[in-house]
Amino acid sequence: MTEYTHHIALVGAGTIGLSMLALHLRRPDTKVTVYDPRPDYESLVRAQLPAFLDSTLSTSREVSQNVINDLIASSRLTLAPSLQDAVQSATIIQEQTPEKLDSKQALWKEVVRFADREAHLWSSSSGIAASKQAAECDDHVAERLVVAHPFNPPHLMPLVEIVPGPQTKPERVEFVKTYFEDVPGPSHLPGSRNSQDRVQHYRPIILHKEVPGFVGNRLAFALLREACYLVGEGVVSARDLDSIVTASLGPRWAGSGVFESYHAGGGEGGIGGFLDKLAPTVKDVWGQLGRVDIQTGGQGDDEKEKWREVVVRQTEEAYGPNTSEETRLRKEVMLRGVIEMQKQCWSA
Ligand SMILES: NC(=O)C1=CN([C@@H]2O[C@H](COP(=O)(O)OP(=O)(O)OC[C@H]3O[C@@H](n4cnc5c(N)ncnc54)[C@H](O)[C@@H]3O)[C@@H](O)[C@H]2O)C=CC1
Ligand SMILES: O=C(O)[C@@H](O)C(=O)[C@H](O)[C@@H](O)CO
Repeated sequence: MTEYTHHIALVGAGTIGLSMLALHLRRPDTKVTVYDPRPDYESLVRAQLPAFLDSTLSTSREVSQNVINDLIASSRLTLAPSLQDAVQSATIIQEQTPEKLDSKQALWKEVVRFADREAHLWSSSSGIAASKQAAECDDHVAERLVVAHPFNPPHLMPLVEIVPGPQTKPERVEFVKTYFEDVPGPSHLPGSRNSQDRVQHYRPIILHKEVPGFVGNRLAFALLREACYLVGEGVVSARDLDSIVTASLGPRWAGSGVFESYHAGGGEGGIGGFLDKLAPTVKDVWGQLGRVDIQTGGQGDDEKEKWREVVVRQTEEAYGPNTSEETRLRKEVMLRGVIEMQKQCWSA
């Protein structure tokens, strides 16, 4: 029987859980047990996991099922019938359950009834602090619990926001950072210089404070709020706003982030020069940024079509009722290419 360095229990096999499963299976020193209360989760894993696994694995249905069967036969992958079975011998427990505080609190209380007292506890939450999730557990749980927030899809996206709570032990934080740094990237990426991807793929970043939404989502949601305002006000259509992003900020931010971009934009004066030169315009814009209410979908004047109705209608007109699997796969190929290009620049 192969001995593995890590045994991860993945709790929740939905959008993030399945992608995380493919991520962890890239580490040859790691075995994974999955649990989800959905009665059909095994068929979900068998149907969807092959598409997330590295492209070295053929995705023909028969081969895909053989790959899954081999993973199960070799005990690298186990589909557990209960939470207890999933966590009881795990060294790391990672949850990807619904983004609800009460359900995550209840989950951790249940997990620690069966799990090893020294197991690492990771949450994939988009914005619920580890300290809040552990609030109904004892200090020994709070010391082990840390948020490792991925961006979708985690089997591709390099960022992992590591957000410790005030009680999380530093060694637990260092462990999760090193773990993700050592996860290989997907092989055979379009445009990659070689089929074995040796450049570090994942970029875990440790935050120093717990804030709702952490950093990535706060930035994304600030942009989303202004985008909803502009479309709701009729300034621009949803499709054209998306084109403005993909024709400017998207390519720019793939190579240089917010501050590096404006540092370059400031010329000889750098970011300071930029802030000085652009202060009047930035002040004017900042003073007029839109405020839309996510709960009511309105923005003041109830006579007008509410911003939410405009955004949903125009987005569906542009892209259909939801994202098809064909579109998801096409976008994934583009995303892989962008990430591979980034890595070639990093490693240059
Ligand atoms: N969808 C996204 O783009 C991202 C989501 N996240 C976070 O990941 C977490 C999961 O999100 P998704 O995968 O999108 O949700 P999802 O709804 O696709 O999957 C959640 C899964 O959890 C299962 N579940 C429900 N209660 C459970 C329990 N008590 N024990 C075990 N499994 C249970 C459900 O059956 C479902 O399969 C959330 O905290 C979310 O904020 C993080 C980054 C991106
Ligand atoms: O954008 C992402 O992939 C992540 O930052 C998220 O957390 C999700 O968008 C989340 O906000 C929605 O589930």
